[in-house]
Amino acid sequence: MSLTLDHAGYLSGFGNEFATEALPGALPAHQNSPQRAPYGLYAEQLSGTAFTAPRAANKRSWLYRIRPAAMHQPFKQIDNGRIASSFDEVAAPPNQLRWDPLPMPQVPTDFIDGWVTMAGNGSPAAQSGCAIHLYAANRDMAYRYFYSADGELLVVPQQGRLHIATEMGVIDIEPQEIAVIPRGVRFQVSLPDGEARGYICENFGAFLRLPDMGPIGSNGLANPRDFLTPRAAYEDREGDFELVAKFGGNLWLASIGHSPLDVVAWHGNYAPYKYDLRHFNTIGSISYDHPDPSIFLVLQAPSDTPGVDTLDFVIFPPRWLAAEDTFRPPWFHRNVASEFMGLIHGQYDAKSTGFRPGGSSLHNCMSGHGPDEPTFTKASDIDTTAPQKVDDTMAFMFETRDVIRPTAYALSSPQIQPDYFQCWQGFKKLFNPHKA
Ligand SMILES: O=C(O)Cc1cc(O)ccc1O
Ligand SMILES: [Fe+2]
Repeated sequence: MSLTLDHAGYLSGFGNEFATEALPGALPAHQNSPQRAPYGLYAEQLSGTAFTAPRAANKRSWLYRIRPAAMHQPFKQIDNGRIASSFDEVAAPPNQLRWDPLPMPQVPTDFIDGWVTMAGNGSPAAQSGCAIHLYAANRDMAYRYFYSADGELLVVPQQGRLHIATEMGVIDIEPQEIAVIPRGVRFQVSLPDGEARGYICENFGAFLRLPDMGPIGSNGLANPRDFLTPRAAYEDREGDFELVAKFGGNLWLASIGHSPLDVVAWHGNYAPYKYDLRHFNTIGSISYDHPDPSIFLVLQAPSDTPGVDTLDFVIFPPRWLAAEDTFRPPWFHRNVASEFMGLIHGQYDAKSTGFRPGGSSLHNCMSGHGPDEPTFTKASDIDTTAPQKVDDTMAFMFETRDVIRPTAYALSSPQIQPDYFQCWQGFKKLFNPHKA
């Protein structure tokens, strides 16, 4: 693992009060809204929480921009494509579900055209729950800009880098890194590798935050300084552009005569950020038994019930396993929470075959799952005291309090694996009442 102190282009820290300017003196000193802002910029506040939210939860930034965000033509509703925001079209089955990766598009498709909603719960109106989308794209959003008023976007690339130019600066990510773009922040995605594929969790609820760590102590898991927020960067560009908004579950389009990425300076704590999952400080048992996967929690969106999140973002990174008399892969389980998993890289240690990078699986509330038969047999026979490196792997889970309801599209998708249940059919009856 390499650590760098110099994050060119980024500011380090989770949820800090940042201050950044692309031109010297563009940020007004000691005040937010002077009569005239420097350089003829317009001052504008972007609030992510209620004005009166307690200080620890309060999120807002002040943006100093070439034109106010209000300056665009009226929005008109456009086709939602494969984006869904209502999760009651079909009954959610309790079956274990798994999908192959989404194929790359055959026609020119930009980052927004390339979204397909697989599942979700809650709604933007309820300000709770999430939508789980996949994306597959092969074209830059050259003349289009986008924002979601419905939720913050947790972007998890699986293939291909993303160049995300946002109002508040530029984020470059590659597979095994993630980006979080807050509600309302406008952005444009281009594809340095020509095509890209991955997962998006659109969080309608409380903002993702770093979890409390209890007895783990003050260090570990995702360390705050590894979260990077872009420095201010702006484009001063006029032309015939489109601003696409996701608002109330629908897509809306407005003509705009300039780039909305025209913020020359900003300060505040409401801003996009990125994180390299390879920096996660993975913690596990050094005595016996496989702990609950809550030790793999990167970010959580808390609910109103203490200790119960509406959404958890969990990863299964490379790690060393050494334990006495222990079944080391994920155990068989049923869970009150619901689990949507994706694979970014390599192989997942609970599945010998069938869960491919770019693929997805869904194990809903109380649906039995766990290792497939070959994984169980291998792990039951192995010498568990010899340290084993689970290497070359990066899986993740969007885990939610409410049932994750697949969309009609997901259930009839050509990528669904109808025989997924078979991976739990081959277990031999090992029970012998005469031998403990
Ligand atoms: O279902 C899964 O593979 C994810 C998972 C992993 C683990 O180690 C324990 C519980 C759990 O849900
Ligand atoms: Fe699970």
